[in-house]
Amino acid sequence: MKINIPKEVEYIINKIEENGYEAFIVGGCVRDSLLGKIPNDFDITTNANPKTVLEIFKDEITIPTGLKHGTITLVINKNHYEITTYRIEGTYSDNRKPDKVEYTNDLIQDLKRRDFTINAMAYNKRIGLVDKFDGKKDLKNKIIRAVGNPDERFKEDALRMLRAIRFSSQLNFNIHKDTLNAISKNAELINNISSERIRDEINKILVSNNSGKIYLMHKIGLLRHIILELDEGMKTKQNNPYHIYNVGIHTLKSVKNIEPILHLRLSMLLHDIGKVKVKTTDENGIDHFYNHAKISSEISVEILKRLHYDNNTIEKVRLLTLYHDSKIHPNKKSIKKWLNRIGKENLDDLLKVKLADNLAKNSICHDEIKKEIKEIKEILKKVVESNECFTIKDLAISGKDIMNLGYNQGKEIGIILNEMLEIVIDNPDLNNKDYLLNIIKTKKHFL
Ligand SMILES: Nc1ccn([C@@H]2O[C@H](COP(=O)(O)OP(=O)(O)OP(=O)(O)O)[C@@H](O)[C@H]2O)c(=O)n1
Repeated sequence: MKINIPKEVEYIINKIEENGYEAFIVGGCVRDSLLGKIPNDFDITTNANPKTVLEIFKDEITIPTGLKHGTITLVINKNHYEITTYRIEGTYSDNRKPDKVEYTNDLIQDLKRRDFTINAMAYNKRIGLVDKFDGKKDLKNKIIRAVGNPDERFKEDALRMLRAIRFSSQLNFNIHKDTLNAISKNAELINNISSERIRDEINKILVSNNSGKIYLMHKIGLLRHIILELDEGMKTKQNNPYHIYNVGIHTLKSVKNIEPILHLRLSMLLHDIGKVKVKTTDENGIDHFYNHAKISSEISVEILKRLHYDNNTIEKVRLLTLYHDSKIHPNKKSIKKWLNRIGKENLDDLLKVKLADNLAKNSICHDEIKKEIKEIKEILKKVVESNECFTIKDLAISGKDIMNLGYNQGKEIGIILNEMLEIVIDNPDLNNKDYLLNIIKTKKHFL
């Protein structure tokens, strides 16, 4: 078994070995190489302690990134390599980080404290693959299995429970029964983990090819500790002509229906999250979800803030969830109004959201929605190419022109500009300065 190691990594390993120590590539890069993928980065593990590593590479750029945890970052040609001393980690009283780190001279001890067998392999050219925990076999059988006792691994770092789901969705692997049971048992420990770390794992699951694994999170009781609102939605039935799935299945199908861009996938994940709050059932047993888009949008913002998403993502998701169920008519006037309201980029996204949503409903409406969206896109293209006016800044008059007519600066100017925009959207030929100023002059009620 031979793994291709980049020249710079080979240089690092050789140099450590020349100084009388061991060094291996370890973790994700070994896993990815064995899967035939190009690793994101190469981590190196060694029995040389951090001070020795600094000494060995005294002529290179080094950053004592995690000196306390035994990690030195070495910079070669602007590439960063983490070199970590073999560790045995002490007790974990907070389910996040070890209380203290002890170094060891034994590679196997270091591999033993890692999360999953597929992440607990090391390799160098001289020794070959070190695979004490059958990681290669699990890779072949597509299994995520904790190293040793899963309970202990999750108590050490509760994020590993979410990592198990993440690897299972990225690699399309199954999680071993004992590992899955241990996640069920320890699910609430995820509350000890920071929102940022949770968010980063959720993102990776969402943009993977198997985002449906979020249903597994619901089944094993992990989701309720992360997004309770979504967990409740997963159980919400919807008996009406448009839906053949409950909210959870519909939601996850809609996520799959949209391209793997984070804000789009988040929007699908959260677009119906308000349904559980607004559901009413009529005398015929038909479920209605009045105004659910507005509530979904509000709840989405709360969730995303809680998980410390950036403002840009939050705003996009707010808009897309808010309008996911609104009507866009396939005519110029409606499309221009939408362009004015949310802009071209968001409108493009909204059309994707509407398609993904509808294709996750009863198939009776699929052809109709595809046809309508196609029509809207064609009209949208024409409107944009024709340079027709659809925002206030495209108007032939400005706020200043209106002030010159004697109006005071303030809210009123905005109201007048919007009224003029309505007129011009209905009839583009009227976007003429004299004509619009004339209308304003004759509309005395503005004053
Ligand atoms: N909670 C964690 C995080 C990491 N690791 C170990 O540290 C290695 C590196 O972790 P990380 O860089 O987070 O993940 P990768 O496995 O490299 O995967 P990816 O780069 O795809 O995130 C892992 O392979 C694993 O051996 C661990 O045991 N427990």
